[in-house]
Amino acid sequence: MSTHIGAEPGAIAPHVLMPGDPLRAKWIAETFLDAATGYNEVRGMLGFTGTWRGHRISVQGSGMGQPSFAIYANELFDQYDVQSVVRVGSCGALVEKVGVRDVILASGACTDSGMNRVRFHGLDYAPVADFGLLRAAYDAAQARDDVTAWTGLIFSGDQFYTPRPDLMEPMVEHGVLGVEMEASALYTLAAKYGRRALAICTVSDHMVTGEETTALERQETFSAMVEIALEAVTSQA
Ligand SMILES: O=P(O)(O)O[C@H]1O[C@H](CO)[C@@H](O)[C@H]1O
Ligand SMILES: O=c1cc[nH]c(=O)[nH]1
Repeated sequence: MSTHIGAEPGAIAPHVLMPGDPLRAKWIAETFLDAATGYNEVRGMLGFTGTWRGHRISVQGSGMGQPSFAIYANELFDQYDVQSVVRVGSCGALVEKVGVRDVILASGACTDSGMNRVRFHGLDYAPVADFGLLRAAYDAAQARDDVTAWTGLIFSGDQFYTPRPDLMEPMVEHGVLGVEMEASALYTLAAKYGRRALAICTVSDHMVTGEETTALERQETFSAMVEIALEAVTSQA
């Protein structure tokens, strides 16, 4: 057991999908995994292990924001020897061409978080996805005709209710497609531990058009993203 995850050694698979929402973790386990069993209920941050097409896979909720995400990612990498993590999140679209329910494969993550400023003594580190996972996810997305997938930068913001939405303008001018709250920490920690990571996000809200999905949709209807994540993570096994 680690401080925040009540799993016995070996109970967590080498490949882990991480949604922010623990109820999305439960939905993924019940919908996609065979013989899924729960290994964590500490703080309600549910975690499950089962199999997908014969591969052992875990799903672990992360909570919202980089500080929460980093607690779980640190413990998964350091104490459960997890080899790859694919975040399966929701995000806001920052540009008109990206639509609600489209999927973004995050090649890299910009951030306003102070976490990496502390880690890198004020220098700017560039948190990027694992190329093998990104390529596998891209191939899996291209093979589908039920989802539009974009590959590019996202912004991991500390504040969902930011007082400075105008600060997204230069980000958009420099190619950022969407905003979420965790990928920068994921990519940084995976690099630190020498593991693989990718963030895939389904667009739940549109910053330009104002369109949005319901909480139930965010919890239960992002199947394409989950299947792309499962294909990507198992291709690296
Ligand atoms: O749907 P999840 O994975 O939680 O991701 C997004 O949704 C939350 C905000 O509503 C943040 O965690 C953000 O990154
Ligand atoms: O607008 C959004 C939607 C999901 N997640 C975010 O961080 N922002």
